[in-house]
Amino acid sequence: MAMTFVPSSTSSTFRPTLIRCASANERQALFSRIAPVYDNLNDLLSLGQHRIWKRMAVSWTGAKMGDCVLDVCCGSGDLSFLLSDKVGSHGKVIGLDFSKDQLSFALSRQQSLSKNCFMNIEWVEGDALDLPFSDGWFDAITMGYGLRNVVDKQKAMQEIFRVLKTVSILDFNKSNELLTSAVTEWMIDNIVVPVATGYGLSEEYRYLKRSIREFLTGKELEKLALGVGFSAARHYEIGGGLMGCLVAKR
Ligand SMILES: C/C(=C\Cc1cc(O)c2ccccc2c1O)CCC[C@H](C)CCC[C@H](C)CCCC(C)C
Ligand SMILES: C[S@@+](CC[C@H](N)C(=O)[O-])C[C@H]1O[C@@H](n2cnc3c(N)ncnc32)[C@H](O)[C@@H]1O
Repeated sequence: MAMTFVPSSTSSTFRPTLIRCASANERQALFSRIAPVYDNLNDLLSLGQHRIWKRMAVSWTGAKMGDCVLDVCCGSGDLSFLLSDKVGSHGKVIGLDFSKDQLSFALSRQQSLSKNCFMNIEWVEGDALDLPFSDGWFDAITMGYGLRNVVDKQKAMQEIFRVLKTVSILDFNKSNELLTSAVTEWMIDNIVVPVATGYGLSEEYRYLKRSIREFLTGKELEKLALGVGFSAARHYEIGGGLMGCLVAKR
């Protein structure tokens, strides 16, 4: 099994003016920089809606009491905590992320929330493109706002296929509808980036628009899942079409 996460006090202070985020290292540094404000900004920018989308993603996994589940790209752990409630104290949740800073927020939330079942969560520092688990280990997997941010989406999907039975992947929806994509981009330009600028994180949040443009549509995500071997894959549009959730079964 993988190494258990050990929190570190080191964090990057490197602040480039333009972040192209081509490499995994640059993305890792970006997510570490936004870690201190990530949860608050999600609540603020989505008016709390992201909590509903995350509950939907977790319920689509079909996770049940006693299951062993994985939250890939767990960040500060929202989906891991929801999964923990679903699988209960006899189940097991692994939250995996490559940002030490995100994981250290997840760990402190786990300690401060102090709900009994949350003791079933283990935080693992690792790479979504090289999951440190054996084949078929997990009953279900979630991935919230992670697939769009990995440098090799096909490899991430192959890794997920290798270790699990059902996956639920929540992310922004790259819509074919001109109006929906215009609304998303308008919100990022006129709400998300100006608010993030107030926290000194304008370039980090400008990256969102580019990453959605470079992402896959619902149909392309279904194709990606079927291509790595899943027997069924369905993409659901949620949040008025702004968000999407891909559910794939082995
Ligand atoms: C959940 C949100 C952001 C997650 C997020 C994902 C990323 O990949 C990032 C990458 C880099 C930096 C930050 C992030 C990041 O924060 C918040 C999303 C907010 C939406 C852009 C706006 C939603 C607006 C509405 C209030 C929703 C209304 C829905 C209604 C049902 C129509
Ligand atoms: C937008 S955050 C989402 C966090 C959380 N899942 C949520 O829904 O709030 C994306 C996360 O993916 C992680 N990430 C991106 N690429 C990764 C990779 N290759 N391996 C592990 N984690 C990765 C980042 O560190 C970050 O915490």
